[in-house]
Amino acid sequence: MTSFHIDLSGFMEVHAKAVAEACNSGRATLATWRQQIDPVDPAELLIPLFVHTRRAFVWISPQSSVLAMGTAADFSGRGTARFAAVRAGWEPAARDVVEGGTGPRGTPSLVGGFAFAPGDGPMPDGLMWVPRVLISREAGGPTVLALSVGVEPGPAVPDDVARVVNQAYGWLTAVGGRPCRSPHLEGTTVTEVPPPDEWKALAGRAVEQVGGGAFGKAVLARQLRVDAPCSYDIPSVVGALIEGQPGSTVFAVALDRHAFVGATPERLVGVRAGQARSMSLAASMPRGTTPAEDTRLRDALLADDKSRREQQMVTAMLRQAFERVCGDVRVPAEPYVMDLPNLRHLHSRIEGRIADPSNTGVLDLVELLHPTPAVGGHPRQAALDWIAAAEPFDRGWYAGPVGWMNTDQEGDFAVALRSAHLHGRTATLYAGCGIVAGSDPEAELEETRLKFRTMLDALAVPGYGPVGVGTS
Ligand SMILES: C=C(O[C@@H]1C=C(C(=O)O)C=C[C@H]1O)C(=O)O
Repeated sequence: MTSFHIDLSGFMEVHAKAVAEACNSGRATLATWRQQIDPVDPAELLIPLFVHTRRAFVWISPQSSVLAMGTAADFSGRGTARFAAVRAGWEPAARDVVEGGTGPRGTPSLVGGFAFAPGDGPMPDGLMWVPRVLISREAGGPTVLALSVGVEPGPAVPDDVARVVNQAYGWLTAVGGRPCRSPHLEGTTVTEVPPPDEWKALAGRAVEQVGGGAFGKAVLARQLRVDAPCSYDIPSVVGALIEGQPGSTVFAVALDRHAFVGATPERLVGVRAGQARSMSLAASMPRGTTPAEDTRLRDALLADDKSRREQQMVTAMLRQAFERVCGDVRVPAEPYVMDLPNLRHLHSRIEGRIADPSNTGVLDLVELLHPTPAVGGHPRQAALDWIAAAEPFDRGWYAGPVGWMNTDQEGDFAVALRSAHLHGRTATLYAGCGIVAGSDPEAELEETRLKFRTMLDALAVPGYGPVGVGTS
């Protein structure tokens, strides 16, 4: 248990100021109280987080961790305008936040994400929110507790502050252990959507489209529907991702009875102090079973012409997009290999200095970059049109942007890969592959199997492949 004391009367003063502001302006206003607390292991926050709330957010990346409970204000958007709508709500709200406390400013305030494309799935097209209780830490910085209450113009709700403070105590005093891994559940079934032969035929058609000049690259995804005999325990699944995927960004978004979870290696964009950072990630290769084989496969990936072309398309698009809003854009001449526990990719870091930081926030970059050719294709619209017609399902939040922001419009977003939508006893997993000239459908299918392992391991589904399909 961490020891801390929340200054209730200090927070009540901040709240009273927000009530006055809301009455004067006639607008809903947020009151936020920030203070530093002792460091706490994010994995130990998971069990009480999901017990205490139906709205939860988890983000654990190499650069920052953000765990959050409840909502004080929602900012949502629909359709293709989903990014603009969230920005139009959050920008004025962020300017008006009445802040107090001893914690540093500029720490994460807003969390959430966006669907890959507008759709009619159970998750909204775009939803970011200011949590009631938020615990964050950026690399090398302090652990900060932020408490927020939304104030509507009109009569104040005086016990709201006390309730948020109680929620924070309830959460932090229940910290005491990491979740156990779920055991494998007998009777779990795995269904492939579409069936492998149909998916390979689609991949073959994508190769033909590339040959005919319709597009240079399209990312074709498929689904695994995993049905278990009892409901999934979200803390166990998230805990297993943290343990099994070091170096990736583990995320979870829980909205009522739906949760979207994953461990992605791909950063979409981060913005801090006028610097924007992104990553071109593409092309895949397995890990070897011996050190010699592992080195051979690593060298083979770096030397593979098709892989280099595939990644180069992503790098070129990111560079162009960065050059529209940034000066001093830097991209290394050669890609690197990113090693993950179950597979590896080519990647290049892309960095730039934002030319006009007062008018370009992280959400502008998210909108500009999404979807990159790592998850969509190139040229973008031709590839997206083909994907929408070919894939027999809605991608939901898979391959969409998930992340956090602060009141200065800075933040960090990942591309939500290696992910699953959890609803009761069903987990719907997604994985895709970039199809370019020379892609072999059989090899691409195998690649999706490697990508599915991230979530299947966390869900304790062993041996997926010819043996695991059907029943496992
Ligand atoms: C689309 C996915 O991954 C993306 C596609 C890759 C590829 O085509 O090789 C590699 C990494 C990611 O950029 C996924 O994991 O579902």
